[in-house]
Amino acid sequence: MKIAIGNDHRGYKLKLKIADWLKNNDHEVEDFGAYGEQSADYPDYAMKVAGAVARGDAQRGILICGTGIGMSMAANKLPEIRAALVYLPEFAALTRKHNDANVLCLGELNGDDLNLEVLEVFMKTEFEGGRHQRRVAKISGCGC
Ligand SMILES: O=C(CO)[C@H](O)[C@H](O)[C@H](O)COP(=O)(O)O
Repeated sequence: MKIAIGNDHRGYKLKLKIADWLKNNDHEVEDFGAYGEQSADYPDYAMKVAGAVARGDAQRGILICGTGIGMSMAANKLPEIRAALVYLPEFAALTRKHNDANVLCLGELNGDDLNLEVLEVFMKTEFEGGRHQRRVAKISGCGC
């Protein structure tokens, strides 16, 4: 799968570990930055990654900032994006099975080990479809 990844200054070190995990698990990675720990604005990177997923240039996106909260707020501005902020592996499974989340937002404050567990579950869990398909369709078609 092709995966777009992005981060701000707080997420840079974890992004490197995430990119390694993805490559070691046969995924193609496109890194949209930031490329260091100098102060960076998370919405800039959220939009680059969300845009790549929305256009179909990448199948999924991963965004990392201090909390993951700002990244998820920004990425979800695009109607094609279902970005999920996830701190626990159990919720990574549920947001794939039920929401067909196409962007995973992580907070580096959650710790590397837990974030890598979340990543693995997110990447390995399929959407269940069925009743969830109807609900997911209503997210982007709500007309509000
Ligand atoms: O978590 C974040 C946004 O939701 C960011 O990564 C930052 O941690 C947060 O905005 C704090 O910014 P700072 O410039 O690192 O103090």
